[in-house]
Amino acid sequence: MTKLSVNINKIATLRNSRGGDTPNLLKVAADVQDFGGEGITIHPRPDERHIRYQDAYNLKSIVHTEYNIEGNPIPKFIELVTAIVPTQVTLVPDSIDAITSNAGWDTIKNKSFLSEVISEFKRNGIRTSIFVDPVKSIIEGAKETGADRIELYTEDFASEYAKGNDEIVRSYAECAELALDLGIGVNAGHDLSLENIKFFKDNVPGLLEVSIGHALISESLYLGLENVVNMYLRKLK
Ligand SMILES: CC(=O)[C@@H](O)[C@H](O)COP(=O)(O)O
Ligand SMILES: NCC(=O)COP(=O)(O)O
Repeated sequence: MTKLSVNINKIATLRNSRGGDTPNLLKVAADVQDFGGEGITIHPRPDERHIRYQDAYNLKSIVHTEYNIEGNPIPKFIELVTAIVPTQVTLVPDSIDAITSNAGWDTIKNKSFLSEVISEFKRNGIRTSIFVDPVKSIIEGAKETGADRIELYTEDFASEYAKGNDEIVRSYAECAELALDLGIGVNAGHDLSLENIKFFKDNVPGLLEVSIGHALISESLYLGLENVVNMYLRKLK
């Protein structure tokens, strides 16, 4: 059974574009869970261009499923996460100006930094996950840091699969098998979608959780558009 954690960054992007409170982030988080979503993921960035740090606090009382906070563990982020105590923290090595996450950790080079940060989160009772590329030495390095889980960075999978290269899933499957052998849980995320999620899930063993945002919110727009256009037309008759 793979849990679906819905990333609501894009809802905050839309809200911030007008400066008001539409769409309401807390209502969306509550509705996602009412509709069966098994987790809420947010990725507050230092510039707060979508999720604001205050949103992360406000969501604490709304999220009754799994609350996953992703981000680069700069001091401000560590302080936020340890104050909130979500179910899981996912460490992502984003540069400050990244448009979106574009790389996994080098768990070998950053072993002592990651080990230190991870033990701090674990001391606070927070499950830890590290965002990684599907490279075996990196998975072994993740084990050395003490992380509970890895999150496989699936951008490459998504773009290759869209071109018809199904073989791309093999490196993800092999890394998931290795993680299972090492006793680390496996999550995945980035550019997963209705097009590719079933193939990925069917081919990657032991997948515990996927976090999906960009495609899921875009698909919700497309799949809801006809209904809403018709609702407006009925009001204008
Ligand atoms: C780690 C990851 O892949 C996602 O959290 C992604 O980075 C979403 O962030 P944005 O919504 O800012 O693109
Ligand atoms: N961890 C991945 C995530 O939360 C969502 O990524 P995306 O679906 O917005 O690419």
